[in-house]
Amino acid sequence: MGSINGEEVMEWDGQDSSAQEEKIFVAVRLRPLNERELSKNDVADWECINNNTVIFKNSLQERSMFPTAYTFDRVFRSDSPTRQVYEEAAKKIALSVLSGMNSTIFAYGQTSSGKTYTMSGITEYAVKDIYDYIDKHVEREFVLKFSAMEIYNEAVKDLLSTDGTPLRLLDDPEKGTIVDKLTEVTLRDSSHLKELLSVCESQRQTGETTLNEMSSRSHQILRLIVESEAHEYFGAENSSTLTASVNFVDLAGSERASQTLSAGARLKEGSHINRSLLTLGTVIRKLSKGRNAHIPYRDSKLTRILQNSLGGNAKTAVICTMSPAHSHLEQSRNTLLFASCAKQVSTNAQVNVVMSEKALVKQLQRELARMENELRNLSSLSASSDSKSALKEKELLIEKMDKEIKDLTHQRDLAQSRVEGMLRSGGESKSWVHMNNLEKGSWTDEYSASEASEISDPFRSDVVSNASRLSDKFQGVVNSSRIEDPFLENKEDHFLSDDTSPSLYIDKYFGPDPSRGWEKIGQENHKDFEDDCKEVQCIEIDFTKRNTVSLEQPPCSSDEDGSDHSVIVSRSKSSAAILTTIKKSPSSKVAEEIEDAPQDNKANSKEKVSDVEPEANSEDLCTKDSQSSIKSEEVQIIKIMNEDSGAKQQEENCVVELNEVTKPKSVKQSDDNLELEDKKTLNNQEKAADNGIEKAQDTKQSGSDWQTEFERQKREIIELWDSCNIPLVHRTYFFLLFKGEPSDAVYMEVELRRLSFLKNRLHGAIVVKDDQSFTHSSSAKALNREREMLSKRMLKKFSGKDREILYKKWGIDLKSKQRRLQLSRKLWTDATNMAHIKESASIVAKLVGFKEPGQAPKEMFGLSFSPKPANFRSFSWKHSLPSMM
Ligand SMILES: Nc1ncnc2c1ncn2[C@@H]1O[C@H](COP(=O)(O)OP(=O)(O)OP(=O)(O)O)[C@@H](O)[C@H]1O
Repeated sequence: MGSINGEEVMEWDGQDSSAQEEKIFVAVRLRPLNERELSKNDVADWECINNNTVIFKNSLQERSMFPTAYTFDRVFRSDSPTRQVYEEAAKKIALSVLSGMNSTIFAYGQTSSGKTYTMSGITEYAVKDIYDYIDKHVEREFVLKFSAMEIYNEAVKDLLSTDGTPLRLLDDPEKGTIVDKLTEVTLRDSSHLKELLSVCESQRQTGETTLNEMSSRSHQILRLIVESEAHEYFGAENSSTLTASVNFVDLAGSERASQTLSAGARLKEGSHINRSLLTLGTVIRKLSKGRNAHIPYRDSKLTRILQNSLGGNAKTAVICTMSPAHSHLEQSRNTLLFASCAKQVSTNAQVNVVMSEKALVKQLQRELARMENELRNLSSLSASSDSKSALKEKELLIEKMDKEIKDLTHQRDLAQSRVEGMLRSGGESKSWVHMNNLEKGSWTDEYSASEASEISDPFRSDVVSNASRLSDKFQGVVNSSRIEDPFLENKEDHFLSDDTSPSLYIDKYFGPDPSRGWEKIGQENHKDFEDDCKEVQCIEIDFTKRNTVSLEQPPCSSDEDGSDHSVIVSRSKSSAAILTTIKKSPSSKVAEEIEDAPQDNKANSKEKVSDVEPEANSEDLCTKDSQSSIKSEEVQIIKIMNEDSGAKQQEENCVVELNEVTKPKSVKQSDDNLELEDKKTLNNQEKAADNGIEKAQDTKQSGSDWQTEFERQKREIIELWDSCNIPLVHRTYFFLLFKGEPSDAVYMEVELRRLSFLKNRLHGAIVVKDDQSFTHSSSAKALNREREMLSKRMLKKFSGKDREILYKKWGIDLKSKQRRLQLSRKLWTDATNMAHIKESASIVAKLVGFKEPGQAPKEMFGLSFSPKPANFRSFSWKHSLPSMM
């Protein structure tokens, strides 16, 4: 640091605190021969031949083994002023204190060589420069402190204190050796320091010797401590507080007692001086040899105090003063030897960043802020990492869900393909038969028997076939309900709970919507469709051509109207297939009555059928009601169930079945076989036969009669629904189908028979074991749950205003609680009130997403019997309505 300027200081403030190893700066200063030496004609043996080399001039005369030339960092001739010595040998080292580095300036030399003379000047110049620097650098705040001590006779004395008590030396782990209780004065200014320097000068032990009138008898250490800190208002908030000290060490001069002629106190002083200087020399010599161990710092208080400046962390300059006089040749050589050793010693000065309490607080605050900021950044990064992790997790979940959706879609397609394959195979009826636990096998057997015994002509075989297929479909209804019935088991709690669209609802519980892609399905199943059309056409032909088509004489008919009769018989046989699927119930009283009936009546049933008078049948028709029809149904069922394998019994059944089947299919009949099956009339074969004739005659009745019959059956079905606790959705479906068309008779027949059978079972007339579906589907509890579920959908399906209208219409207090449930519990409760039924069906249809009443396509239920190319679909009972059986 040749010059002290702000820039350099700021560079140091940049915390370049790394140790800077450098050699002790060694300079030699020669003083002029003093008067005493001149008076004795002493000559100067030493001469500075340049700024770095001093030579012994009289080497030829001495023939000494000592070197004659010595090179140092700087050598000063005797005429060199102290200012120059300071500037060129001490200033840089001394002013290092301003940059936070410790420094020490030694003045080493024999007594009277000019040490005090030189060091006094250097201290003065340094102090001046330091203050000049402080004055020029207002951006930093400087604090200067001053202390002074002397080591006299190995005693440390405080030069700023009048108390002559020697001070103790203490070992500090960080600071090294410190002088206990040494006065440290904070300087006000340079003048203050000068005053203190004057005090020190006056306090220092001096004595007159033969060589020096004012010989210093002690080692003096003046210590100037410089602390500096940048002012905050200069924006240098990050600059550190620096503290360092510069030592101005004026050693006592080595001396020879013989030369100094000392004695007494002076001799003692000289002894201590020489001893301490010897230790100093030993330390320097060892340090010069690179030895870092066993350095005798502690052998003297001087070396102990200045340990950090001797090969330590302070910049050090040694200015060796020497008299060039020949009379001091030995001392001069010793000085040059010491200097030579000193210049080999390295130091490791570094910037001392010492924190004051205030600076420490600020530094800690800054550090805390920095750490908090890092913590926030880490938290932010962590949060970001969490978000990424969560995002990745969700992406994986989405991928998983996509895969599941694809799998489910694939499974659905496979299932649909299988269904369609089954449909294309045309064997749906057989499939359903196989799956039917109730009638499985019995139908096949009975059908085979019927087929084998009854098919005798093409038309009849067609009719039987059609009827058997119809029965198959009836079986399909049964099986469909068992597989897909949403009212079974747990499904009933879900089927209306979700907000499924009508199409999805149908898909879910009744199979794929037939309206979707039905053209393709129709093409694929054209053959099946044709079969279905044939089937329907056959039935319709029966209805429409009974007066015109002449068929073969039926084996059991003697009626004039053979064509009609034959048709009826044929149908009876087909329906027998239906009825024979039902097992007999030995417990039935009616069955017992039938069994007890005269055999001749049974045997003559066919004849009696032909002999029945229309009037008698008309009377019966006038008296029958729905109850009687149900009873007649029971009779027929029980008859069939109790049929023996004999041909006569089979014929009897044939007659009964004839009457039964002609009821729904012969929609032109005004009095159907339900009436014929009235308990009274069915107790004998004649009345049954009469009814058969009656039906044949009824087929000639007008369309209004059909409408009347249609309405009657519909009401009967509705009442049966109610009495059998049939689900409201099921009722609604069928109700919407009943349009009063002839084709309606087919499924009305099926439904009516099913309900009749169901009611019988409910009343215990028929007992079928292990029929779980029966129990589930016809329980009042299940119906109540359905009403509850329907009530829940009212919020979605009806606006608040519409609900209010409904409540008023249905007599529900608007202030009452559970109004929706109240309404749902009123639906389908008055089987005799058609307006009520229509309104109930309308509400349920809307709740479950069916089409408006009267618009529900039959195709929806796979019940299209009309060959409508635009709408047709192969008949699929599997996807038909949920049934109760
Ligand atoms: N370079 C110099 N030029 C002129 N005079 C000098 C020079 N050096 C020293 N002197 C004079 O020499 C005398 C002795 O000097 P000084 O007291 O400084 O010696 P010292 O080495 O300190 O002696 P001591 O060890 O006994 O204290 C003083 O009178 C001083 O003025």
